[in-house]
Amino acid sequence: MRLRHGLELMKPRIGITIAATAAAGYAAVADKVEPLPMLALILSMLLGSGGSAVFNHLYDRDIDGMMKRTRNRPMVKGDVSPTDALMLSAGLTIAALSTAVMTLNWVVALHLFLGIFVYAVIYTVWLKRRTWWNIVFGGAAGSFALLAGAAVVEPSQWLLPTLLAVTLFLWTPSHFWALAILLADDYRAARIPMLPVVVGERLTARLILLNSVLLAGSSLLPWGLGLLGTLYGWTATGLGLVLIGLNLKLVATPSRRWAGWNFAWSIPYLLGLLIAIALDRHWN
Ligand code: HEM
Ligand SMILES: CC(C)=CCC/C(C)=C/CC/C(C)=C/COP(=O)(O)OP(=O)(O)O
Repeated sequence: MRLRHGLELMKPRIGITIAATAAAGYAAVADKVEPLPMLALILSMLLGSGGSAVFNHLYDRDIDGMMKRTRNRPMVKGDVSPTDALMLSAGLTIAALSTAVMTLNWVVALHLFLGIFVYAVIYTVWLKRRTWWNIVFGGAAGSFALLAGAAVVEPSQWLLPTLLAVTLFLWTPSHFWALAILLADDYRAARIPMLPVVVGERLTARLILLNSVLLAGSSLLPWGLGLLGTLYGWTATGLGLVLIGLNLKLVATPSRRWAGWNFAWSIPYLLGLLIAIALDRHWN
């Protein structure tokens, strides 16, 4: 197996975002962020996210071959054998969990395991091909990443990480359903029941809007309850207003163009929120 294929199978950009989510969870609860635990956390998340992503490529190689966006992936083209992919996935997962247990603690490892399990088994194996609820439950993977980070220290209170985990949970439908509008033909061809395939683009756009109102509302709770300050509060408000504005545009014109803008905004939206959490707690 070539290095470039192995890296592609690990979905590194998503791994980096998962690691950033965990880092924000740690920063949210720690009085002082220590560099070594932070590095260990980031490493375990990159390995764990990579391990589950390799498994996703392996399991989905049949349907990936039916979709334009994914038909050139290494597992579809036979660049990597299923046995090699399985070994890579298992190796990365074992390395991730051992790193978390040996350098951090077993509560971090447990949350990391649950995140991996949600993506690899609950989403990929059980739900993706069966129901449009697939990505709603799949979103729990992001929540577990945040909770894994919060478990690095023994937090004095769990309310803040719990609220942030809810926000992560609500982020996924707004992130993915917009993209699903753009990719509806692909998903239809592979018979995957993503929301726009099942209920059409118009209703999907409305459900994205409804979800984003809940998402933006949940993101403001830590500020409203005094757990985070004004830097976070104003950032979350601004990011949420842009998201809802783009959603409204999509409801008015459910075109591929606006679906693209909605998806594109979901990534800086999340990263902005995560950076604001860390700055709010540690930048005086
Ligand atoms: C079940 C839930 C999710 C689904 C179905 C989903 C689906 C997708 C898809 C199809 C893409 C496009 C990838 C491509 O262009 O090949 C994407 C991009 C992305 N996703 Fe998600 N996603 C989910 C959850 C998450 C989570 C939890 C995170 C991290 C916290 C995340 C982070 C990203 C990032 C950073 C990108 C852009 C980078 C890239 O294109 O690879 N996603 N997502
Ligand atoms: C805590 C922890 C380690 C969590 C890891 C979870 C993880 C990597 C979540 C990402 C979810 C994701 C990118 C789904 C992509 O859907 P898809 O696989 O259907 O997209 P595709 O069509 O591009 O393959």
